[in-house]
Amino acid sequence: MRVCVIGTGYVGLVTGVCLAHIGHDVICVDNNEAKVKVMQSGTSPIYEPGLSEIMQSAMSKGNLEFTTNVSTAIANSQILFIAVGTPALPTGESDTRYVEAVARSIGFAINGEYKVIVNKSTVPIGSGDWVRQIINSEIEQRNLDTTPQFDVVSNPEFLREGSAIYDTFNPDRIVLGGNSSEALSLMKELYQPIVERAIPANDAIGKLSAETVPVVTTDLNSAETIKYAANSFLATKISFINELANICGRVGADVVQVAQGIGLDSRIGNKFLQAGIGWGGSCFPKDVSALIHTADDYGYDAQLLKATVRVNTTQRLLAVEKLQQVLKILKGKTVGLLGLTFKPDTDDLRDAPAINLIEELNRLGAKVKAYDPLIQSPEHHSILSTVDLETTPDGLVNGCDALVLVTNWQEFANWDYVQLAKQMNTPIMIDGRNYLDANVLAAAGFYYIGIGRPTAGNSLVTKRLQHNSLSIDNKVA
Ligand SMILES: NC(=O)c1ccc[n+]([C@@H]2O[C@H](COP(=O)([O-])OP(=O)(O)OC[C@H]3O[C@@H](n4cnc5c(N)ncnc54)[C@H](O)[C@@H]3O)[C@@H](O)[C@H]2O)c1
Ligand SMILES: O=c1ccn([C@@H]2O[C@H](COP(=O)(O)OP(=O)(O)O[C@H]3O[C@H](CO)[C@@H](O)[C@H](O)[C@H]3O)[C@@H](O)[C@H]2O)c(=O)[nH]1
Repeated sequence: MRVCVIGTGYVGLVTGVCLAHIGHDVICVDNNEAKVKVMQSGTSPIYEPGLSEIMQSAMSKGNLEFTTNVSTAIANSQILFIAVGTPALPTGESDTRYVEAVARSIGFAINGEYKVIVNKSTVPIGSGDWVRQIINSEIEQRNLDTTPQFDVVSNPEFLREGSAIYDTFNPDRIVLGGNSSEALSLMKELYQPIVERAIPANDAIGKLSAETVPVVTTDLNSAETIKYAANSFLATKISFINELANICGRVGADVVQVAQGIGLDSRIGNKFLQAGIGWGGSCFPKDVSALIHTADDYGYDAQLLKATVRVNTTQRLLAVEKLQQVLKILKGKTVGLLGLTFKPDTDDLRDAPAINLIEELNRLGAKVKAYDPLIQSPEHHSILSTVDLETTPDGLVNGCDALVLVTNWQEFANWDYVQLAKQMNTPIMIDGRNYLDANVLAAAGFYYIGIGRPTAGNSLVTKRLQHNSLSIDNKVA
């Protein structure tokens, strides 16, 4: 089928590349010329494992191209995906101006052939009808002899950054919202290879499940609500385990063991129960806020969702509280951050907990150093101009009074903590993701503090802290 994807951020690019991989003819459109040039040269503008490989293979077969010419792409395609950003406005509601601009472009360029307009962006509930109205009003202004025919379908995206290719070819479900049987049947045809797991083999894709993918068909509003509900539920699940971690720390229980104990109950499930210094990224924060805002617009006070956000706001600064418990005054101290991105296997810093942590450490007068495998120059975010970005583990820890593990990058599990402990003023590790082995760290000479779990090892550090006229409070976990 002939497909055009408008907006080549994470979602648009992955969608376009994956649809091309299963044999569709795909044109990806973006209004950022520099980005389009990069993609035309076969390079992915985002870091995502496996993406470049599949992108280059689809381009070499001739069924994937990139352009800034939106009108030609629209006119030549049967299925048009809207995949532009919907960031949060300062009020918390979703900024839909990019979706509106694309809807206008579609109304301006749509021709006689029947088309399906697919909303892949996460949009406020009711946007499907709104997009249809915008397209119709643009068409009316053209005074055409024959009115172009189209339908709008909501097809929310559930991929995770860092495993986007795997998630696209191994979805738990495909959600299609709309009331046109013609449009829904074209969408089912489009996704048939994914539903049937008939994907051309590629090392980057991983092992496909044997079962066919459930396709959930709904009305437009329900499909749009499913997207917000899924992200809000997952964020609430993490805030729940984080709240529990705070209780565990106080009563002397270990939240990692508690999560295992509850996660084996199939009604609860073991995923998204990893306690830490809070959830972030380009989706959870803005989508939970947008749902709270929608509820508010319709006269409902979404109390549980507001609590989910409150717990997360506190959790993002928990590492500072723990640093103060061991180091007392942070002014003049040096803190090293292991990781900056909101999760591993991405270079995305959007709404990353590291940003709040750096702001607060700056406010308290601490010096901040950081090491992230993918963030090694300050242009990624303005806050990084206040941070010493290091490119080696030695460079990071040298002269530090404490470390905070912010992102659970796999390489952090393999660092030589015996050597690193020797280079620090005081070898203290706040493990913000409960990712490291507490006993290994303690044996290496670290004073290890996790999130909602017992501390480990302190004899060597106690001596050094005493030397610095400090003392360790053993109840810091
Ligand atoms: N990032 C994710 O992991 C993820 C997952 C699921 C759903 N979503 C949702 O998907 C949507 C897109 O997210 P993203 O992170 O890919 O966005 P993004 O902001 O990274 O990228 C959007 C792209 O659209 C382009 N664009 C903007 N206006 C345009 C126009 N008029 N014409 C052509 N191109 C235009 C921009 O140049 C940019 O490249 C959002 O609604 C988001 O909530 C994102
Ligand atoms: O047990 C957990 C799991 C995740 N996180 C944090 O939660 C955030 C989000 O993680 P994740 O969901 O893996 O990343 P995203 O790529 O933002 O994906 C989410 O947001 C996307 C955009 O809407 C959706 O498509 C995905 O289904 C949804 O998982 C990150 O800060 C993680 O560190 C935890 O703290 N504990």
